[in-house]
Amino acid sequence: MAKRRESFGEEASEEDKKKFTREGFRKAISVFRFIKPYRGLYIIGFIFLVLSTATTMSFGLLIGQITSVIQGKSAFTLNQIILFFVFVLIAQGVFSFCRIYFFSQVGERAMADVRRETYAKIITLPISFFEQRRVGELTSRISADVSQLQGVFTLTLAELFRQVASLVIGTGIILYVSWKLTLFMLATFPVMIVAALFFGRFIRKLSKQVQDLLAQANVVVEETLQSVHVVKAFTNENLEINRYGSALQRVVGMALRAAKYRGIFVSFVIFTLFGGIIGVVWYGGSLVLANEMPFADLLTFLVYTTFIGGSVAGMGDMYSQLAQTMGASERILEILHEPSEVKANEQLPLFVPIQGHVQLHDVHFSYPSRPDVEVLKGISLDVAAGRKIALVGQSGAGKSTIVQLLMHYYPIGGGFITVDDRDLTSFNITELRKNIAIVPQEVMLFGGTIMENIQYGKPGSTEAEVREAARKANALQFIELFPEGFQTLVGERGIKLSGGQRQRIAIARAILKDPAILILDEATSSLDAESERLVQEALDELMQNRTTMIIAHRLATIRKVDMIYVMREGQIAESGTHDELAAHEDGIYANLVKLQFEIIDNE
Ligand SMILES: Nc1ncnc2c1ncn2[C@@H]1O[C@H](COP(=O)(O)OP(=O)(O)OP(=O)(O)O)[C@@H](O)[C@H]1O
Repeated sequence: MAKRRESFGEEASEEDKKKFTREGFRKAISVFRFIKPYRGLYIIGFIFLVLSTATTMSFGLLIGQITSVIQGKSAFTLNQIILFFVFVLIAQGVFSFCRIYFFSQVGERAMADVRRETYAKIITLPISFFEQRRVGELTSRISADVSQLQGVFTLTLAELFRQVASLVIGTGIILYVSWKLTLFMLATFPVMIVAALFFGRFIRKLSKQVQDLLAQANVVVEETLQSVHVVKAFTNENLEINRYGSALQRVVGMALRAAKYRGIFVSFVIFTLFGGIIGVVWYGGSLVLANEMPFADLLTFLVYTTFIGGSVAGMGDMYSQLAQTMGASERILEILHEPSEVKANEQLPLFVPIQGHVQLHDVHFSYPSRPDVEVLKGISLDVAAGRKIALVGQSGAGKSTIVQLLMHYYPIGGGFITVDDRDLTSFNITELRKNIAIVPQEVMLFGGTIMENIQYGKPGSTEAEVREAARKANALQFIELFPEGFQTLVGERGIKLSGGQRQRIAIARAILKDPAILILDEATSSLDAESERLVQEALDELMQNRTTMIIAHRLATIRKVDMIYVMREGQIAESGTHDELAAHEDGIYANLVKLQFEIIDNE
């Protein structure tokens, strides 16, 4: 099976490669749509770019003029020319400042938009997407890859225009000054262009590999920091340091390889460039000596040749930078093109309260990541509105899977699920999930205050509502014991709550949400008797008048439910009330009950 999965992954990456070569550049360019909202600012920046390029370009002409003045061949005085030069320099400074300022505005804002949109996309993708990716890899998309784009949005793009302008205007001027010398100079160009195309493609491939390796290295940091307790409990700090170290080593190795080729490329360009200039000086010098060209023109020509040479070299470097960015933008676009399950910023559907009549009809299911293993093999359940049922059975039997399907985290393989006689697929996902609350096994609290954590159940609820929910959840007593009460910080930088306390926060969240359907995923670890009593009381309060599905691990808590379904290997093996099932000699449930009481007796 593992083999099959491997080949699955390989197929996917082959497919990706094909897509990249076919659509490559067009796709990367489509990232520029993020600049569209700021085109006004961009145009202003562009005007300053044109102005600053024009002023820079005039330097060559001015130097020619100064030489003419020195040689006594001009109508202007030296002071006049120098004063004008200073004025042009000041103007150039102002234009450059404005160019950078306006382009940065566009770049920074567009970048924030890309980050926002990528995050909004990721968070609205279906659960199955997250099973195929690692968290570190996704955060790396939002941080490292987007940062790569920044260069292109701001300076690189502007630079590219500037270089092209220098190239075109410079060539125009030198052609005007001396076409013979220009043709001589242009002889070196084709070599550089062919080399640029060849190297660019190669460097792009390497840069993409560097980014991938960096994402892999980030995964190590993410995962270990998230489970730092486990790392420390196993005293595996050194192991993780080495794991991260070797991941970084691979990044450095690949980055240096890419740098080597970039270095070769740049030095090759510089070599041909200066080689060309020496050639021009030689040929131009002989033209001046033969009186075919004034000396001032040769100087002007040389200044523009350096401009042109500089812009060609700059363009080569930029080409490889753009190529680097293509790798990053391809990966971001790949995520942006994934179909979401919920639309971000969508007008939320009107909250349609449901009754909570849940039915499963012969439901079959395999997880998308393991399509060859059928986890549910024909499950049928009928839970009338307001009824309470429990799912029991050994670990891995498929209890949680049923809940995941009811939440519509995954599409169902066969059969169908209805809620209030409506097919689950006909519900808007937000509408459906608004009617369901889960009190999970492991309660996850966000870094924030207790107030915010409870409000998560119903964003925008008032303080009084939160307080009331906390009271019903038996959480008020312990919250009020904290000096800062509801404003106490929990999570990473706040206090740690005990298991029972966290469960009561989760119950308060669910009370605030006030759902028609409630799912209780019972914690496997047992609480002390007092906490247990408080949690149970809170749950009893919460369960009133709601359809409730309990994933039960401790049978003592489900005696009062209307129906117990005993699951085995993806099927329902027995169903009935506690008394019915317990009376069934040799039944699975009866055995489970016996087993649990034996354990309790032994304790
Ligand atoms: N996201 C997933 N991707 C692939 N397989 C999964 C996934 N989640 C669960 N499974 C598999 O599906 C089967 C049923 O799992 P499920 O979590 O529904 O069992 P359970 O009865 O809730 O177990 P437990 O009591 O231990 O929570 C298991 O074999 C498990 O390995």
